[in-house]
Amino acid sequence: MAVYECNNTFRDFLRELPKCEHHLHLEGTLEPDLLYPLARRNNVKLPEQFPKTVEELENRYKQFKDLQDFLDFYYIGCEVLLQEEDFFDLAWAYFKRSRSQGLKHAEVFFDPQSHTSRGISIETVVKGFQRACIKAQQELQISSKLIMCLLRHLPVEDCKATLESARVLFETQQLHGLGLDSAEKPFPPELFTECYETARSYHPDIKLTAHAGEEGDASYVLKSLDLLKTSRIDHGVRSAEDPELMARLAREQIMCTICPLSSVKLQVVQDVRELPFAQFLDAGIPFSINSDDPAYFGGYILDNYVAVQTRFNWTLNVWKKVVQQSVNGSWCEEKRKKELLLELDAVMTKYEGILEK
Ligand SMILES: Nc1ncnc2[nH]cnc12
Ligand SMILES: [Zn+2]
Repeated sequence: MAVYECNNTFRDFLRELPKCEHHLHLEGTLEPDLLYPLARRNNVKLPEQFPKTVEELENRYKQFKDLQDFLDFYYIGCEVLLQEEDFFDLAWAYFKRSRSQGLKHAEVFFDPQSHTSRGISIETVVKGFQRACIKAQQELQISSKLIMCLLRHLPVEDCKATLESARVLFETQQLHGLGLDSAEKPFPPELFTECYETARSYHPDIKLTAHAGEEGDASYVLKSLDLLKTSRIDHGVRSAEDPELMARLAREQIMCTICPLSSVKLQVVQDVRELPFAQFLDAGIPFSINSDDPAYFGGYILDNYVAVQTRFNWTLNVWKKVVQQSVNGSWCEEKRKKELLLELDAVMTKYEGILEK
C-alpha cells in the first residue's frame, strides 16, 4: 500500500478546512477493536475462518481483491450489531474520530437490510444512529443527515418491503435520502426504478443518490440519472470514460462523491493519482472527497484529503473551490451552508499568510 503523507503545515490547513462528508457507510466505520468487543457483548459467534485477533483482521484489511472481497468482510462485521446501543456506539465513535479530522457536516449511509435480515427492527437501527447524530450536534457541533441504502444484491421485492417499512421515517424526514449500494455488477440501476419512484412519492424533498461507476462502467451512472433520477452519484469515477456523460454531469451540476483510499483498496485504481480529479475540475463537475468505509480502507476524511494532496499538490485556491463545492452540494439547510462557508473564509485567511497560494 502506498504511503500518502504531506507536510505538517499543509496537513494542519487540510485538517482545519470545514469538511463535509457525503459518502460514509456507518457500518463501514466498525473498527476491528470495536468488532470483537461487540461480538463478545452480544454472544455472536464469528465464522470459523474469520481472523481471531484485531491484528490479524487489520492485516487482512490491508488489501482487498475487489468490491466483493471487501463486502464479504463488511457483512460479517454487521452481524455483531444487535442492540440500539451498538448502533449508537458505532456512530458516536465515527463522529468523535472524524471531529478530530475537521468534519463539520456528515450525510451518512446505513444498510437496514443487513440488520433486518437478522431479526432486528429498522426502528432499533435508526434510533441508535439518531441518538448519536443528536449528540454529535450538541457536543461536537457536527450536523448530519441519515441516508438509507438499499442492498442491490438482494431481491427487488425485499428492497420494496424495506422501503415500505421505512415509509413513516421518510414522511417525517427522519430519513433524508435514499441510496443504493453493495455489489454494483450484475445489479444495474434499472432493477430499482420502481423503488426510487416509490421513495419520491414519500416526500417531495427526499434526496436521491446511488453508487455507480465504481466497478460498473459509465452506463451505470447514466442509468442512475435517467431512471432513478438521482441528483448525486456515489463514486462516479468511471464517468471519465464517457465525454458526453462528463458534459452532462457538468451541465446538471451532479455531485460525485469520490472516495480516494477506498478506490485504491478495492483496486478500482492502483494509486490515488489515477483518479480523474483533474478531468472533473477541468470539466466543472462538482465532487466531494470522502472516506466510504474508513475502518476497512485505512483512513478517515482528513486521511483522504491528505492522500489527494500528496498526489495532486493542489494550491490553496483549488482546495477552497473543492470545499466550497462540497458545502454547496450538501443536503443541509442554507443557514448551515453559510456558517460553513464563513468558517472556510477564516481558514483561508489564516493559511494564505502561512502557505503560498
Ligand atoms: N464502496 C462500497 N460500494 C458498494 N457498496 C458498499 N457498501 C459499503 N461500502 C460500499
Ligand atoms: Zn460506498
